[in-house]
Amino acid sequence: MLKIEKLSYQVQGQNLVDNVSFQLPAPCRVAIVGLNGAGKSTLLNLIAGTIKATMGHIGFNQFMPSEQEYFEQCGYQAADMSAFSHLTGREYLELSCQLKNICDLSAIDKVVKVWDLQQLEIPMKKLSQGNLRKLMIAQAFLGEPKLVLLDEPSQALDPVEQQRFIDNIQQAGKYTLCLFSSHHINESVEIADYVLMFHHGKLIAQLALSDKQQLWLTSRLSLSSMQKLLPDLQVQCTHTNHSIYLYRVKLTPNYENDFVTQQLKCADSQYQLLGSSKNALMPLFTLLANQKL
Ligand SMILES: Nc1ncnc2c1ncn2[C@@H]1O[C@H](COP(=O)(O)OP(=O)(O)OP(=O)(O)O)[C@@H](O)[C@H]1O
Repeated sequence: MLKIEKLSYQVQGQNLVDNVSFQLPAPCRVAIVGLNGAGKSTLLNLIAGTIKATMGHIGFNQFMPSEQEYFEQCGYQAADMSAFSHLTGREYLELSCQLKNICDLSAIDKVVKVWDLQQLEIPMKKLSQGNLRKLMIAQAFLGEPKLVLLDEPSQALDPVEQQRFIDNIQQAGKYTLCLFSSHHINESVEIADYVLMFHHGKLIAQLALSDKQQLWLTSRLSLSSMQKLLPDLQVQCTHTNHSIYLYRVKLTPNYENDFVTQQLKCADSQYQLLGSSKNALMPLFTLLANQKL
């Protein structure tokens, strides 16, 4: 399990990651979405241990990012691909194996095959952006780590490679916790079991995409009014800007969407149902982009 507790990262008094807490089971596939500058890369850097949190705690299977065991269980593809650019792809994969104490070099053959890596004998600086990205993603999977962090992995991949990425992550998600940032909502919906939505460094929604027994809505009703209106349901306010609230409502078999919408129609003419499960993602993201949250 990946457990993040009250995580913050400050630079010059500004919270780039702001009091973030969540837990994710392993294995599973998780997309991190949010507008440009929301803090997705910063969060991945913190989890990878390349930067140190100002406050809070990160734990994966009892290990922390500062420990060698954590490093060996964690594969990371950073957004910045300039490091080691003088090495050939093969030299880079061999070095990665050394750093992670992977003695069986057949691990390299495996990722070369799964990711269909080409041009392994030329310096990485001569690779196209897409082929370089593929190499960096592949190295994150060396030795089948239990936690894989990918920063905008599908950026620069052509359509064939994008599909390979989707197929491979779906497969890898059976044995590893894959956490990836993405600007592609369709891709996130297709691959992910969970979506973490970030806004101004804050985690504003954690969606379990396979869970159909919940729905997301915005309303002008306060949390206490909403709880009075839906007393038999678990109602959680995940975000507010003081005039509009974002709610997660956990349905029970006796109370379906229709019941909730009927109740809301009477009480709040301005509510907006964002949908449930996978349908929720695009409307939520549109709300974000329009800065209504
Ligand atoms: N070293 C730094 N010093 C100061 N500010 C920084 C630093 N690194 C990042 N930031 C700022 O932190 C915020 C979050 O950046 P981050 O790269 O994590 O966002 P992101 O969600 O990954 O964005 P994008 O989708 O554009 O890649 C941005 O406003 C960025 O300008």
